[in-house]
Amino acid sequence: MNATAAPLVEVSGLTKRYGDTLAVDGVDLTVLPGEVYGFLGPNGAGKTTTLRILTGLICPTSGTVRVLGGAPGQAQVLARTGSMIESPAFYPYLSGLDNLRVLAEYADVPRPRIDEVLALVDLADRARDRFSTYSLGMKQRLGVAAALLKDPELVILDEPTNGLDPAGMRDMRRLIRELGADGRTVLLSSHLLGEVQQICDRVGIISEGRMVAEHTVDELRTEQELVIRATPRENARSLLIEALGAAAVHLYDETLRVKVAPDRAAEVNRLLVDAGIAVSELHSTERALEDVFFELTTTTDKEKTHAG
Ligand SMILES: Nc1ncnc2c1ncn2[C@@H]1O[C@H](COP(=O)(O)OP(=O)(O)OP(=O)(O)O)[C@@H](O)[C@H]1O
Repeated sequence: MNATAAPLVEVSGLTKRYGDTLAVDGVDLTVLPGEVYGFLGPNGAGKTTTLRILTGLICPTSGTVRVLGGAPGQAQVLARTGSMIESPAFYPYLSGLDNLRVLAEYADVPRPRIDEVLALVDLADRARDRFSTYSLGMKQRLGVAAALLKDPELVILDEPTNGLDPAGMRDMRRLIRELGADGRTVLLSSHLLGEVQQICDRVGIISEGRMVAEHTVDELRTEQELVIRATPRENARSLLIEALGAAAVHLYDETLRVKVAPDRAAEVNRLLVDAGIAVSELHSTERALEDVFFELTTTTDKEKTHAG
C-alpha cells in the first residue's frame, strides 16, 4: 500500500436516495493504491449501492466521487477498472473460455490475456466446459476473470464469496489476496467480519447507509487480552486489580480477561501462582472484529438517539 500516493477512490458526502429510503447517507471513503480495502456491513447497509455508484451504474443523489482521478463511468476510468457487481451474467450454453472471448472481443483485449486470466482464477482446466455446468465458486471465479481481462489497476468486487461453500470461499479469498500481493488495488464488499480480517489491509464499516469507522484491520483489533481461568477466582481478581488496575481486569464467561501485552503472560502467571492461586488456563486473545463492530454500531445508535 502507498499511503502518500493519491487515492484511487475518493468519496465524500455520498448519498443515494430511493424514494423514502436513504440507502447511502453521507459516506466518506478513500482507497489507496495497492491496498485491499474491505467495505464491511450487514445486508442492506448500502454496500452494493455505493459500489454501483463507483462503477458508474447508477448516479448518486449528492456527494463527490472520484475514481482513478475521474468521474465514475467515464470511458478512461472504466478502461482501468474491473468489476463484479452482484452475480455475473454469462451465456449458460457457452464455455467459460467462449464467454471470455465474447467479452474480450467487445473490450478489445488480446487473446493471450484470456489464457492468463483463466490461469489466474484457476479455471484453465475447465475453460472448455459449458458455463451451466460450473459450480457457484467457478462461476464467481469466472466473474473475477472477466473483471481482470483489461488488466485493470482497480478491481471492485461486490460480495465475491457470497453463497459459496467453504472450499469456494477459501479459493476466492486466496485469489483476492494474490491480486493484492500483485500490487493491484482491490475494493470488495463483505458482510463477514472474519473474511475482511483475513484478506484486507483496511476496512470501512458501514451500517444503515452511514460509515461508522475506517481503519486498518490491525487498528481495529490491536487490543489484546489474557484469558485466565484461576481458582479461587475472586482472590485472583483482587490480586490482578491490585497489580494492574481495575480498568484492566474484567470477568467474562467465568474467565478473567486482563488487558496486558501478551509478553507479560509469564509475569501474570507467576504473580497468581506465587499467591497460591491455581491457574488452569492462561492464553492471549485478540479482540474479535465482531466485538469492535458491535461497539461501533451501538455507539452510532446511541449518538443518533441523543441527536434525535
Ligand atoms: N433499486 C432500489 N430501489 C429501492 N431501494 C433500493 C434499491 N437498491 C437498494 N435499495 C435499498 O437501499 C438499501 C441499501 O441496499 P444495498 O443493496 O446497497 O445494501 P447492501 O449493503 O449491499 O446489502 P446486500 O448485501 O443485502 O445487497 C436497502 O434498504 C435496499 O432495500
